[in-house]
Amino acid sequence: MLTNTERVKVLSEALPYIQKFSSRIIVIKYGGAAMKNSKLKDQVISDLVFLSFIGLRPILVHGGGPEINFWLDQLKILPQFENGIRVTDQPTMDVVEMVLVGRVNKDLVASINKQGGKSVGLSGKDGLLIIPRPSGKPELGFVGEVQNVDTNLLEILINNNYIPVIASVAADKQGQSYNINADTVAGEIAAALNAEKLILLTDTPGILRNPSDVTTLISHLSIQEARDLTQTAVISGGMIPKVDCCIRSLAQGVASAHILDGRIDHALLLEILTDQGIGSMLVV
Ligand SMILES: Nc1ncnc2c1ncn2[C@@H]1O[C@H](COP(=O)(O)OP(=O)(O)O)[C@@H](O)[C@H]1O
Ligand SMILES: CC(=O)N[C@@H](CCC(=O)OP(=O)(O)O)C(=O)O
Repeated sequence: MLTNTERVKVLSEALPYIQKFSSRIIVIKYGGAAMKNSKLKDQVISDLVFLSFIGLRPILVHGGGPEINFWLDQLKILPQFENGIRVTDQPTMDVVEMVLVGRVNKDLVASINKQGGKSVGLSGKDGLLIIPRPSGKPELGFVGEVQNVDTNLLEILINNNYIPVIASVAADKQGQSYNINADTVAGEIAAALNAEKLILLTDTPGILRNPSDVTTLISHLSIQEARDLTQTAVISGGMIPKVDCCIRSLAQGVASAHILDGRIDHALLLEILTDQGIGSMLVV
């Protein structure tokens, strides 16, 4: 419990950021391990609703890899990955869509509504929000990349104080569904909307100089520094696609991209509304 003096300190630090980011679009990607615990999930959602109450315009893009794996296992379908990307044949695609668009999306929407926000759940199919193209790697099956984002529906929603919640599934002109990595979708939506921030919530503190030492967080870095760290293999594995999609969104006009630990209490508020932040912030 904070004392009144501490509360005043917190508020006076946050106030300039609340003013600076008023009406600005913040695209937040939530998924993976950071979404598994329901208490944590409630807290992320409560911060998201708070951000919209103080005048920012948040958009939530979600994953749900662990939940897809759970349901594939129930159906005796073996999950397969190549470099962190799910190999998606048609039966797997059906499960991905049922889990992400049905279960995970509506659960997040209900959670936002329960906490006093107004949310609308969408997939890439709704309002032709996302047109996918095949990944170019036939061995991955129905894995897509983002060909086009139509921001019209999103703009209508955020201009009317709805919080959009987006599942990373879309369909091509023939109606074939594609499974798209949720980080990629978040980055492309942030770019298309010229967002102030792209925020990727994950299960590490951010970009670490030594990935096995959580005290080596790099708080601020430029695109060039991020590229250098990838070249020297400091950034590897699942962090590579995250950093790539941060770089792509920055190159298209997003002001800053952040990678932070979604398991920390009030991670979003601490990153957006304090001088120090808690994760890694990438800028041009
Ligand atoms: N330099 C680095 N700093 C932090 N994490 C790194 C780094 N290089 C590789 N990683 C790995 O990237 C992982 C994050 O990617 P991933 O597991 O795909 O996240 P998510 O499931 O949230 O999408 C970390 O758990 C860590 O193992
Ligand atoms: C192509 C691909 O790999 N799609 C992901 C989509 C969900 C996702 O990105 O979920 P997380 O953020 O929870 O990992 C998948 O099927 O798992």
